[in-house]
Amino acid sequence: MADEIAAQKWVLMVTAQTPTNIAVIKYWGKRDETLILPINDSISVTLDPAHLCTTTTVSVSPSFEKDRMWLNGKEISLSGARYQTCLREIRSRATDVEDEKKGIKIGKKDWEKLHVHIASHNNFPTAAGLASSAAGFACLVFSLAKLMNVKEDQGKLSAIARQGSGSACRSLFGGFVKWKMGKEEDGSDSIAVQLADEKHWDELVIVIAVVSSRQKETSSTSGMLESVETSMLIKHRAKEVVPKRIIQMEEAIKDRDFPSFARLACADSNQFHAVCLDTCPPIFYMNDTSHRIISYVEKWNRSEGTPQVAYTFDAGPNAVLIARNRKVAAQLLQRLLFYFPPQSDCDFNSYLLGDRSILQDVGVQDLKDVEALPPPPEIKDNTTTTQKYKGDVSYFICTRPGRGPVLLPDESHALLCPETGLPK
Ligand SMILES: Nc1ncnc2c1ncn2[C@@H]1O[C@H](COP(=O)(O)OP(=O)(O)OP(=O)(O)O)[C@@H](O)[C@H]1O
Ligand SMILES: C[C@@](O)(CCOP(=O)(O)OP(=O)(O)O)CC(=O)O
Repeated sequence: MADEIAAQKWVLMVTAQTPTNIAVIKYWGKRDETLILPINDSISVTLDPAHLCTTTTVSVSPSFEKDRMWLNGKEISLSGARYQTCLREIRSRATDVEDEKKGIKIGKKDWEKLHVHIASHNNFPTAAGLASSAAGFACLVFSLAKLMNVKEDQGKLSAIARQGSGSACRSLFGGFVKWKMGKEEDGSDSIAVQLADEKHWDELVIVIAVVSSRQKETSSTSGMLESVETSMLIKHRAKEVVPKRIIQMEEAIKDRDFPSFARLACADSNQFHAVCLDTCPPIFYMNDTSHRIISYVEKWNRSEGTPQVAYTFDAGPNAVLIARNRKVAAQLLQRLLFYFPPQSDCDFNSYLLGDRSILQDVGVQDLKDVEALPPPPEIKDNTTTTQKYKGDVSYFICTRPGRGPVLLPDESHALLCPETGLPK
């Protein structure tokens, strides 16, 4: 059978789209570096793939001589252990595939000999703290599993994606997702589960302030390893703090209790960054702009008497702000645009990406409208804090909780040419 197949020239391919996610209870620290097993549970919100997503095409052909991958148009090496593990784990679960229309028949055993070509594209900056590795590995595993007719459920697939990048396991589901740390040594119970789908709490609006899209100095992988090795605080966090927060956060999500959700998310982000500071040498992911955004949100929340907006920061300076509803999101953007107006030569159309329809609610159409924004009422009496920081935010993205991975059956979405299996 394998020889028969080797003489053929067809290309079979699958394209999928997978969202990124933002943790509201953070994963930071591993108990097993190779299997990527965490020291605590974590909870995330999946972001709408309409605005932030990875698209991956995987293809197989008897004419391919080796496994190859192109990321954002450039060929990258697949020799890294994380890529190898994902490929191996999916291949070992491959089953028979038949495409009657194309006259293709691949037996379970053939997959060991066949090579794949992979092309992937992130519609947002890679390695800039916008969780590209999460969407990327989730999409790789999801699309390969579809191509190879893997029959495992989404939870089992999440345990494979986890071995590409820990946070990737949470991108296998939409809505609100928990990554259970698990107890088993082989990691089989360290999987993601959906807590609620994206429709459960669809009032939420998410605004991301992209503070810097440069690649960061300390990767999450090495940062969390250093924290585990040197921080005392991380032990207390994993053992005493997170388990309680996980229960409270699940409750807050179930009840759509925004004040509790916001308090927990902000406290957890702050504690994660405190762990980074408690690491030797200390790791600084946030910068002055990040700190300013925290202060503005804290001040506003306090003046309202109850939280309107939650903030959370991953391993980078970008702020992810979760507003309780669209009205609040518009007020939030008014404030953000007031403090962080774009550079005078900036094209205003590229200063807010994602769901730009919110600008109507904000009452802002162009740079002139931004300049005319009044100071937020909570700072009226304090002239020293009305300073503006032009250009300190690169751009904003407006999005919302979104769905999990989907197949894109229309071949026009494919990133590989259906005849050659090479990038289009
Ligand atoms: N679409 C993709 N497909 C496969 N792998 C990807 C994809 N996008 C990113 N990666 C992998 O993830 C790496 C970037 O991960 P890294 O953790 O440094 O950044 P990040 O995920 O953007 O930020 P963070 O995880 O801190 O939020 C890339 O070098 C690449 O190996
Ligand atoms: C701060 C975080 O975003 C850390 C993400 O770390 P990664 O999943 O990127 O790390 P590896 O497992 O080593 O690939 C918090 C989170 O997403 O929970």
